[in-house]
Amino acid sequence: MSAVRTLKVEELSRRYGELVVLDGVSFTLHAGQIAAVVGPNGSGKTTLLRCVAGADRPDAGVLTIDGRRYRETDAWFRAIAAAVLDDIDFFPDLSVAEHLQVLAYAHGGPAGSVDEVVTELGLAAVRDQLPVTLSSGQRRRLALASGFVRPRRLLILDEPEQRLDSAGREWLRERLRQEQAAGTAVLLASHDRSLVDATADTTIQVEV
Ligand SMILES: Nc1ncnc2c1ncn2[C@@H]1O[C@H](COP(=O)(O)OP(=O)(O)OP(=O)(O)O)[C@@H](O)[C@H]1O
Repeated sequence: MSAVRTLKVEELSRRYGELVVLDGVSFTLHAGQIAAVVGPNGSGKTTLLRCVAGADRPDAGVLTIDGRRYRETDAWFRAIAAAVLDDIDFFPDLSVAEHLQVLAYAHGGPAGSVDEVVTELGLAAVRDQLPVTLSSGQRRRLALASGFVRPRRLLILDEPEQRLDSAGREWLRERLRQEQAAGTAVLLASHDRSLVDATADTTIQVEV
């Protein structure tokens, strides 16, 4: 898996009909840095993350990784990028552990990563349960776990603090610091000022 040195977003714009959501957003994110997208509800944080993840197409602008343009379907991009957006679906008939095993296997994650992540995210007690039987916080933890069982050089997290209890938020801070130390480039959107202050190297402000 090649290292990501630089994600570059240049003059990115996205509109929905008459509504201009993003208007010429530019930033650079280097390996080992965390950039936090901040702004009020409806200001375009999710839209920005979806564009960077390739899940949405900007109307204008250039997105490159180490100088190379990419699409969500590019194998090299899929091999390095892990995104946990807010619309994650689970396989309804797979247990927590089975869901993570499928993802880890499909993305070439290291053997044993599932057990580690299940424990780290406090999901051990529900590892054999189906998603429908999980609490909303446990579902959120499973969504986050989905991002952490795969190899990644670029990690995109949409409001990862959502529905986490205080222990979960503490875990998240520590996990983000570990991602930084491992040289992962992290782009996250957050409403949690203390998380942003504690972890982000840069902030990207978006406005309604
Ligand atoms: N598919 C879509 N079609 C039309 N409008 C959309 C679509 N997706 C998002 N929008 C609009 O774009 C704007 C930005 O939405 P977005 O979800 O990016 O905001 P956000 O900053 O993530 O908000 P929040 O803090 O509430 O999660 C909103 O006004 C939203 O209604």
